[in-house]
Amino acid sequence: MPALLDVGAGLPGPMTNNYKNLLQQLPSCLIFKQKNSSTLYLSDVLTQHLSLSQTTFSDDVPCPIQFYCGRTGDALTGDASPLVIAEHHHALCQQVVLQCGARRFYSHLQSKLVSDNDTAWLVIEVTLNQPYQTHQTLSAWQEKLSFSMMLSAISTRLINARDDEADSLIEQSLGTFGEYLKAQRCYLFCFSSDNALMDNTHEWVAPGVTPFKDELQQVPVAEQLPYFDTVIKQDHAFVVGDVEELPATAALEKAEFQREGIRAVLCVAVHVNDDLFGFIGCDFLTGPHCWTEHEIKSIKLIGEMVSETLSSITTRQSLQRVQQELLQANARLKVLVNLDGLTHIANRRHFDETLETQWRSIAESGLSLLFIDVDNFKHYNDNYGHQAGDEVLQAIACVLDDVADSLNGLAARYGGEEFAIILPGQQHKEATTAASRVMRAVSTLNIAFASSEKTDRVTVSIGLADSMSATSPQSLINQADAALYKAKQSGRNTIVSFPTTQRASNRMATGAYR
Ligand SMILES: Nc1nc2c(ncn2[C@@H]2O[C@H](COP(=O)(O)OP(=O)(O)OP(=O)(O)O)[C@@H](O)[C@H]2O)c(=O)[nH]1
Repeated sequence: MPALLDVGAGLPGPMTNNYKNLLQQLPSCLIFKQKNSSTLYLSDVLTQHLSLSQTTFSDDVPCPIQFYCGRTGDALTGDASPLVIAEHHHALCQQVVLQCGARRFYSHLQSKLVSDNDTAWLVIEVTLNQPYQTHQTLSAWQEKLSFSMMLSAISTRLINARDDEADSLIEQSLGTFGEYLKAQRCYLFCFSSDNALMDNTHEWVAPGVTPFKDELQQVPVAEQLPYFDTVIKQDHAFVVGDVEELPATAALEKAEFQREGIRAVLCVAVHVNDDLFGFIGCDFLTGPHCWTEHEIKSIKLIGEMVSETLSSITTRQSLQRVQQELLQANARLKVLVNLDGLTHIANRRHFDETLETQWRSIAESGLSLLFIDVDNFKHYNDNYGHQAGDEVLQAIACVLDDVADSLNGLAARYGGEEFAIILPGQQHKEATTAASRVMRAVSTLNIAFASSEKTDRVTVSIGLADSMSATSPQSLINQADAALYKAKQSGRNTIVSFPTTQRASNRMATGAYR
């Protein structure tokens, strides 16, 4: 209820007559009366709207206003009269047809009881909507109702459309609309991003009518339908009641419409996110058709609904795309965070995490660790330069990675010229075999090292430990490192396992071997 009715209710007890005058002068369409009185007053605004010459009505001068049910057309008299309902229930809220003389209006009535201390006033506010055509029949009214229901059904369908069902829902909506209009074809076209081509994306045809969707793809619209192209892009609506009467400038359109058997056509532009998306249209094949304002408005409404659906799908899809890209970027970052920048195998961080995890999950079934260190690498750098040293580290990392991969293990750069391989599920014997493979693979690299202590090739030393002798990841590392130290001491280019005797001490000691 508009606030104006509350204005009177809040006044501090003016004289009844003043109160009546106030209601009469309020800038609203009001019918009001004192409760239980038969005298009826109209506000000045309503009196003017209804072209009446007086504002007060009583048994002697009856009010010329009559009310009818908007749905059935029945006169609302006796107990069904809105005035009686308002008098008895005080809160009327009703849609009616209001008749005054020869004029009829769809109207909304809403009532309220207000009081000026002495007197209770029943005030009905009348909202006069569009004029009710006297020639309008009940079936026309019902038709309007069924159209509104159809629109709301289509809108509900489209609003709730999931991406994967949007296409079929748009086609169903075109069908519902086509059947309502008794048209033979209803469709949606979309323009390419440069608006040069058009595709028939959705189509509904009445039974027995030839569909053209498959054929009407990638149509160069400006070339093939120049008149249509100009009109739809400039006026956003193309309305042809009879194709036979198209102007000479539309000869290409006329030929095309005749080819498709179209006699009358209506198309309106569809915009998505303010950009011209395409157009929605429908055809009559059976004969000319005089398009009504109502039909043009209706198809525009359907176009807007379709456009809302498409726009929310586009937004959703671009959000999903961004999300996907973010996930991929995150995944790439995650990989990068775990990789050593020079050798592109796992870095120390990833090594530590993996060893912890593997230790927890499969220490019982065996876990071996190899520490691999390039021999006399300082010397190599000094002789061949740091860049060449880098390349050696990369080549060695590559072979370590291959060996680890083949054994479901992980090769990592532990630091500087030191590498490590975690071998899950590998007992001591298998780990020794793996270490030998590493030695062979490095020697196969055949990297010249003229001033090497032992050979003239780059070699590595390997220290090996396994979970049988270690009590924690750190003790496993210490043991592998200790074994590597021993290998270096033994003259390099060799494999040393953490000693059996100490391994036999069975996880009790945390083997500081150095
Ligand atoms: N080119 C290059 N050299 C590195 C890199 N990281 C560490 N080094 C070098 O590796 C060398 C390691 O030297 P040391 O720890 O003395 O060991 P080593 O000379 O290999 O001798 P042993 O390990 O006892 O056989 C140092 O000269 C470091 O500068 C790297 O990323 N690139």
